[in-house]
Amino acid sequence: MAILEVDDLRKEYGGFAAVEGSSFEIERGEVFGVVGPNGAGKTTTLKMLAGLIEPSAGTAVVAGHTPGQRAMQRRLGFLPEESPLYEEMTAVDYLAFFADLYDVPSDAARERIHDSLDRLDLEHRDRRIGNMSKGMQRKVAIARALVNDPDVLIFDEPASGLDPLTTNYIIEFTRELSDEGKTIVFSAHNLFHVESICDRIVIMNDGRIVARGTLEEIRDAHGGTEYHVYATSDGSDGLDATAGSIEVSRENGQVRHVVPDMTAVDAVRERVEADGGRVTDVRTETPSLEEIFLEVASEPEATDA
Ligand SMILES: Nc1ncnc2c1ncn2[C@@H]1O[C@H](COP(=O)(O)OP(=O)(O)OP(=O)(O)O)[C@@H](O)[C@H]1O
Repeated sequence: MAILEVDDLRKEYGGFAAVEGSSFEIERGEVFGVVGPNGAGKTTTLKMLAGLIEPSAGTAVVAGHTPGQRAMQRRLGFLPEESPLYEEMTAVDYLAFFADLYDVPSDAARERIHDSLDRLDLEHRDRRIGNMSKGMQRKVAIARALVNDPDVLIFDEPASGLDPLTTNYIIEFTRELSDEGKTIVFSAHNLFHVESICDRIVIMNDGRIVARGTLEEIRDAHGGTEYHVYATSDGSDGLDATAGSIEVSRENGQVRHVVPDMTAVDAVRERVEADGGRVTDVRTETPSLEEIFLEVASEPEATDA
């Protein structure tokens, strides 16, 4: 059953649609990625889900509640892209303060805070937040999103601008949270992270969803797997050698046929052999999310996959 339902969501700023016609559902326990170029509408979408800004039209239901309702806030943890922290406080005091706002009993809060900080490997947790590194501050912000032990986590760019080690910790931690059954909505520019942890994604461009699904579904909708058949000949001796081939080119003295499926691989083989040549290698090539992203995000009138 969907824990998060979004129907025809729209946000306008003075006649400009930052988000429009956005509809999707997220199942309990999923890691759901929202990706897109700068200004695509990711943060606006996430903020509407978190109840921080009101939609201009459409509806969102998170864990059975409308965003912004107190009952929903208890079940939601939001990590904003930029998280202002109280610089004079220590991490532990700061997190205890937020736990108190959520009416978490102090013993449970202490245990939860130390557990999160242990798992995030935060050292110097009694240091003033203002004296912490950027990576340490991001970990504190993540721990803040967890103080109320939420079912749904909305992470806006959780690891942006951090060093690879800290990034790795945060991505791994996000994966662990998902393994524990939490539902995670996640936006990121680093598509490798998206590929490595998201079950399903939407790609946004100019406020609209332009592709959606599992990575496999998105790949299939955008060319899918290609087969590269390397041969000693182009098989063109009296035959239509390129039938079924997406592309034929020469590479290091060989002919490379790019074809869409195994049937076409066999057809190329037959033609090459009929021509007195032979197939020397067949490789599969899968487009990366990055390649699909670049294709989808550069289409002026991109259509929903
Ligand atoms: N408060 C606002 N007032 C006016 N326009 C806004 C406001 N907030 C966002 N926008 C505009 O809405 C569009 C979507 O912004 P949003 O921050 O959601 O994009 P994003 O996909 O999160 O981008 P980024 O990857 O750069 O964070 C942008 O054109 C932005 O300038």
